[in-house]
Amino acid sequence: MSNAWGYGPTNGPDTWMERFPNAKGLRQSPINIVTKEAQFDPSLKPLKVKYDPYNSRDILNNGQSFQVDFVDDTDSSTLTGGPICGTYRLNQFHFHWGASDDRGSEHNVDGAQFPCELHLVHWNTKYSSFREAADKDDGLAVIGVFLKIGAPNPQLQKVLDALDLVKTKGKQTTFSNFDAKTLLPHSLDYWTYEGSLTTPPLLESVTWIVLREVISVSSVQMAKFRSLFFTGEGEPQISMVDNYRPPQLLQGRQVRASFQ
Ligand SMILES: NS(=O)(=O)N=C1NCCCN1
Ligand SMILES: [Zn+2]
Repeated sequence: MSNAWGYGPTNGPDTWMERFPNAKGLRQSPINIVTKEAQFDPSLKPLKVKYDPYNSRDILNNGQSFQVDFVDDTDSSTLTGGPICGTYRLNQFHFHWGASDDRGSEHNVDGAQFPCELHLVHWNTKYSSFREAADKDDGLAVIGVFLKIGAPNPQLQKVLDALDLVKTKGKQTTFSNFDAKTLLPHSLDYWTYEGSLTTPPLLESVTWIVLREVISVSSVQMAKFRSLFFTGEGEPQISMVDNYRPPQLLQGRQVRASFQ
């Protein structure tokens, strides 16, 4: 479908407001996190992440990124504590990245971009499913983790090794027994603010939890991300790169820090 949203010159982030009015909303994501303006909030609880590798199911090229999907019909992979109330279940994780190491993350920190950003997407179990939660003010919680060029990341490599089987849009393959917790940094210190999905329909339903500590990725590993295609098998190949939305206006929102 040629008029699908994407990241190209004719369907990219600057065009999304034409079909997705949320794009002009007052709690849009991502944002630039100005660290000196993020106030420490002593009432913020530590994040509690409990992921069961048994829940990982498959890996899919969805034409905008690739995602690892989790079985979320029980509370075996959950996020609690932090800025959220109640229990949120892990639904999937995915990434955003650039065509070169100077760009690719969605959130910025003091104006700086990282080459890649991991998003772990969770939904509030006060609702019956991800789909029902997705348009509620308190429906979703996404953990954002920045990837910084450095040593090869052996845990990430397990995910990258599967990409050869999902090169083109719509390709999917089994991806079992993966512990998503191994992608998290040692420290779970975070910034948090109320925002939105960063992809259409840009629903304003996300409590963002952006970790301060980065995880490493090597330049060779970044090349593996860039070996994917936005397009489907048999179509003219368009490399899957620069699949990030730029920072949006803060519109008076407060960014809080879990650390001093
Ligand atoms: N980049 S994001 O805000 O996580 N956007 C998402 N859109 C579809 C469902 C999962 N997440
Ligand atoms: Zn994302």
